[in-house]
Amino acid sequence: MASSEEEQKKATIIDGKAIAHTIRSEIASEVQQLSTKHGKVPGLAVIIVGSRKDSQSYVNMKRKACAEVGIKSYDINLPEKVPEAELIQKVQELNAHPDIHGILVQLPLPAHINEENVLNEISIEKDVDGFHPSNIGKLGMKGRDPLFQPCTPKGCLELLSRSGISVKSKRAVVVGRSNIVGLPVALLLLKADDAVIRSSLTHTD
Ligand SMILES: Nc1nc2c(c(=O)[nH]1)N[C@@H](CN(C=O)c1ccc(C(=O)N[C@@H](CCC(=O)O)C(=O)O)cc1)CN2
Repeated sequence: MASSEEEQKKATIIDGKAIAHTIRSEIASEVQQLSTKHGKVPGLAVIIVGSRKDSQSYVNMKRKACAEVGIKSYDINLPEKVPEAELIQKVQELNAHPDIHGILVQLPLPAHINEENVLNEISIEKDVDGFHPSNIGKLGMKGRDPLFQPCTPKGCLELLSRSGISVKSKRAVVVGRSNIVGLPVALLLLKADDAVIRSSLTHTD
C-alpha cells in the first residue's frame, strides 16, 4: 500500500471527555466575562413534563452542566397530565422573561401533547435546541444560518473538527433520520461542505 493511502486508513481516536472538558472551560470563562463586563448571567429554562427516567437523567445532566459553567438554570417540572395549553402558556411566559435567554423543552412529550405546537411557540431567539421550524429550515438552506443548531448533531461535528478531522471531500453515512439527530446531522454535513459531501440518510426510524 502506498504511504499516503496508509495515512488515510489510520484510525483517529476521538477523546470526547477531554474535548468536553475544554469546551466547558471555554464556556465558563465566556460566562465569567459576560458577568464581569455586563453584569449579565445567561439563564436557561429547562422544562420537563412527566417523570420518564431517561428524560429526568438527561435534564439533570443539563442542569448540572449549567451549574458547572455558571449558567443559571430555571427548573420547570410539569406533571404528566399537564394540558397542552398550560405548557404553551408556560413557554410564552419564559419567552417574555428578561433573565431567561434560552428555553429547552425535553422531548419526548406525553402523547396528549402535540410536540410541533409547543416547539413552534418557543421564541427563535431563545430556541437553544434549534428545533423551531425556522431554525431547522435555515439549517437546510444554502446561504442561511440558523440562530441555534441542535446540540447532539453540533456536538458530532465539533468532535470531528476539534480532533483535526475535516469532512471536506468525505462521504458520510448517517444512520437514522430523526428530527433530533439524523436529519440535522445530515444538514450540518451538507452545510460544512455542500459542494462535495453526499450524505445518505438510512431509514431506520
Ligand atoms: N429538548 C431535547 N430533547 C431531547 C434531546 C435534545 O437534544 N433536546 N435529545 C434526546 C435526549 N438527549 C438529550 O436530551 C440525548 C440522548 C442521548 C444522547 C447520546 O449521545 N447518546 C449516545 C450514548 C451516550 C452515552 O451513553 O454516553 C448514543 O445514543 O449513542 C444525547 C442526548 C431526546 N430528547
